Amino acid sequence: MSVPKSVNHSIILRLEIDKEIASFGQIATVIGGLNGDIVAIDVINVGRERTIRDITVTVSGQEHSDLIVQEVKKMSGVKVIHVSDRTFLVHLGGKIETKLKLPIKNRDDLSRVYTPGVARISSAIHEDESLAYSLTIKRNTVAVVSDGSAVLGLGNIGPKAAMPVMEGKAMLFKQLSNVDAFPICLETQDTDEIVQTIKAMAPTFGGINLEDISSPRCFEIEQRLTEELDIPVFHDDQHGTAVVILAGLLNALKYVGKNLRDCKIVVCGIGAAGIACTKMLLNAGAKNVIGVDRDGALVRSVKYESSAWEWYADNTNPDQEAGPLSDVIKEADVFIGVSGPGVLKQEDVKNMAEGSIVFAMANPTPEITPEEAEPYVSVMATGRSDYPNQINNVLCFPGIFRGALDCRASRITEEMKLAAAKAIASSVTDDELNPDYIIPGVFNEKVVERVRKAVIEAAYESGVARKDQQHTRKINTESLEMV
Ligand SMILES: NC(=O)c1ccc[n+]([C@@H]2O[C@H](COP(=O)([O-])OP(=O)(O)OC[C@H]3O[C@@H](n4cnc5c(N)ncnc54)[C@H](O)[C@@H]3O)[C@@H](O)[C@H]2O)c1
Ligand SMILES: O=C(O)C[C@H](O)C(=O)O
Ligand SMILES: [Mg+2]
Repeated sequence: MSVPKSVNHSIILRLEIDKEIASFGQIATVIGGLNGDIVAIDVINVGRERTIRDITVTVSGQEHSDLIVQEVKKMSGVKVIHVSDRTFLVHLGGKIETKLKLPIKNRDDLSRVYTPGVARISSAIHEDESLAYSLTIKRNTVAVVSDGSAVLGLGNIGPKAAMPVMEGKAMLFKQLSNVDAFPICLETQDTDEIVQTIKAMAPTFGGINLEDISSPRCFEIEQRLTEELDIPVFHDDQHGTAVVILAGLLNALKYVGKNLRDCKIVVCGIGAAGIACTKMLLNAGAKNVIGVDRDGALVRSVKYESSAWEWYADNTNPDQEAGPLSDVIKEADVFIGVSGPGVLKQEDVKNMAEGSIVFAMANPTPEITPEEAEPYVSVMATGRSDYPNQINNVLCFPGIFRGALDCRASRITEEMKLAAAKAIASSVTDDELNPDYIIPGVFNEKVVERVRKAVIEAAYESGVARKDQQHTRKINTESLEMV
């Protein structure tokens, strides 16, 4: 398995070079000697005695970056004007903005989009509320809501710090499936307040995507909102993740020639993602799933405070294997990590069964790096964009909401999720399937369309689609036109 150099950390060094004393060649030698990868050079200013250049360097992390800057600073005739991080640069001012669908050029336009014309539209919706779907942004708009309590694997970092992730999700919604999405981060972690707030803002939206809300609160929040709202509510970290894990696992098992029902599967991190993914694996036919959290494997003999863990202990681990991860991982066929960084050791991977599959999905730092696991596993996947086999809920949420919005589903059912998983898995053909390609890439054009179609079909079968089927077919082709 080939592992690309990390692309998420690259810096731009703005350097003033005294031409008499130093040359670009010398600088390149210093950076190259420290394993920095120069990927771009821009000349900013050329003077008689000095030049100013921007040198973009891919580095392996902060320490590597610091070392390169420190060594370049030591060079005589070279002044480091500033160092910028390209990832910070793309976040300046946020990543999304609103855009008008039509210009307001004159008073005539103004009187149509605003007072007095708009009043007739409001009155029409007042008389028939279903018109909100045709005369407002509702039909194509999803709220991406977080309380900042379980942001990636960074933990409870609060609503402001959660915003960049939610903005990123909104970008992906728009680019991949033409869904308009608003990032909304709430200054509360109280279950009742979150439910009330989302209910109060629901009239604006066609769907609610809950994101990075920690367990066990996420279960009650989602359940209450699903019962009380007539639009789909979907906790991405639970169901989006479960759908993509199942898709990837079906293909990985096909590659290693094993059957889901015969596999010993260890799930590490029994939170939002871990519980949902276990439920989906059991529904798909898995028999031997063992859940592990900080205190080791979940077993029936222990009384757990959380009802979700009580359910978990009652419905998994048929052989009641107990102890830490390093014990229960022995002879496991599959490891699914949705916990935190560095939890799985190389020794653990060595102790897995022949033809082992490791999905280390904690973000941004996985349970084990592909570099460490690669020599001992048959299939390795992470949640990140910079390694092969990205098992990330981004393969699910754009298509599943596109489908749900297009048929105006009132909720997202188990059948719709299973249909989405199969659609994602089937986007990799038998000819394409190999250990570096068990799951389609995020930019694979087939994925959103396949998921959307499968989800719509399943929505009609489960009786939750509210739009006339003929009409949905017509709208479907229109909704993706801008993608
Ligand atoms: N790749 C993806 O698409 C994807 C999707 C969802 C979540 N995730 C990742 O999965 C992780 C969990 O997300 P979540 O939303 O379920 O969070 P969560 O807070 O609901 O659950 C995390 C669980 O992991 C457990 N845990 C943490 N550190 C552990 C350790 N060292 N050993 C054992 N258990 C440990 C916690 O006790 C908790 O039960 C995060 O890193 C997140 O980035 C990835
Ligand atoms: O945001 C991601 O990359 C995936 C997932 O939603 C996570 O919380 O890690
Ligand atoms: Mg998330």
